[in-house]
Amino acid sequence: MELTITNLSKQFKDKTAVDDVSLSLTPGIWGLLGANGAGKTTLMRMIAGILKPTRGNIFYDGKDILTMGEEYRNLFGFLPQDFGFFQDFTVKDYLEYVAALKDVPAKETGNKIDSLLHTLTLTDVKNKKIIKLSGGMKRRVGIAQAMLNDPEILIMDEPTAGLDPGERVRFRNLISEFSHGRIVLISTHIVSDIEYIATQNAIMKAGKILNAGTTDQLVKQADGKVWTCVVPAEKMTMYEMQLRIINQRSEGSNRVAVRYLSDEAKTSDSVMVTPRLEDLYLWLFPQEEISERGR
Ligand SMILES: Nc1ncnc2c1ncn2[C@@H]1O[C@H](COP(=O)(O)OP(=O)(O)OP(=O)(O)O)[C@@H](O)[C@H]1O
Repeated sequence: MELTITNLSKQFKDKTAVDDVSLSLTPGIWGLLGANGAGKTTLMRMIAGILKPTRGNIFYDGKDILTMGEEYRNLFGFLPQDFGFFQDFTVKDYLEYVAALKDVPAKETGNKIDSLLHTLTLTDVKNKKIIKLSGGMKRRVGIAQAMLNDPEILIMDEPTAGLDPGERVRFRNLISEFSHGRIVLISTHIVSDIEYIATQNAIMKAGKILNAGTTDQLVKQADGKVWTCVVPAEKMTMYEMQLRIINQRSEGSNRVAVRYLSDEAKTSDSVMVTPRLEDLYLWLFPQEEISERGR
C-alpha cells in the first residue's frame, strides 16, 4: 500500500500554502512536523480528498484519489483540526451515526464503539451530550470517529491538542498498536508527541517538505550542534541571552544543567551529545524555541 503525492500545490489567492510537495507515504506512522502556518493542514485536507489541489496529484496504489470516490472514503479516517461536532448528540449516538455513514457493518458497530470508548477512557461519558464534554474529551471523541471504520489510511491533524500527559501516553500506545500495515499521518508542532512512535517524519516549512526520513536519518543533520553543560545558577540570565537553550534543569547546589544548540562549544565543560528530533526541529525553526520552552 502506498500513497504517492506528486508535485502537489495549493494556492489561496496570493498565498501558496503548499508548494510543489512530492512524498511517498508507506505503511507506518508518519509525523508531519512544522511551525504554525507551514501548510500541514492544507496538505492533510488535500490527502483527505476534501480540498482540491491547484496542481499535482495524489495516487493510492497508482489510482488518482479524486477518481476513487466512496472507495477512497471507506478506507480513510480523518481527524480535522477544527472538529464540527453535533453538539446535541450523545457520544454514543454520534459514534453510531458516524459508523452508519462509514458503512461499518451494523453487527460490528456496538463492539467497535465500546472498545474505542474503553481505550480512549470515554466509557463513563458515553451517554453525555458532546456539548457538555471538556476539550480533551471532545478531541478523544474525534479520534474515536476517525478510527471507527478501521481505516487503512488515518490522517490526524494535531490529535494531541488539549490532551493531558496521561492521555497523550495512551494516545501514543493506541496509535502504535493500530498502525501495523496502515498509513498513519499525524501533524503536530509538539515533537515529543511523535518522536518515539513515528517510523518516518516529514518536516514542512513555508509550504515545502524540507526533509523526510526516519528519526535517525533526520537527526544526523543536527550532529555536532547539540551540547550539554552545567553552569552556576546565578549566571543563567547571562547564558539565557547568549545560548540557544533547548532545556535547563536544576541540579541542586545552585547549579543548572543546560542543553543548547550551537556550531561550537560555548563553555569549557560543554559535552557534545547525540541529537534528538526536538533538537533538530528547534535548529530548523528557531522561532519556536520560546513557545516550546514555555510549555
Ligand atoms: N482557506 C484559506 N484561505 C487563505 N489562506 C489560507 C487558507 N487556508 C490556509 N491558508 C494559509 O495557508 C498557510 C498554511 O496554512 P495551514 O493551516 O495549512 O498551516 P498549518 O501548518 O496547518 O498551520 P497550523 O499549525 O497553524 O494549523 C497559512 O499562511 C494560512 O494562513
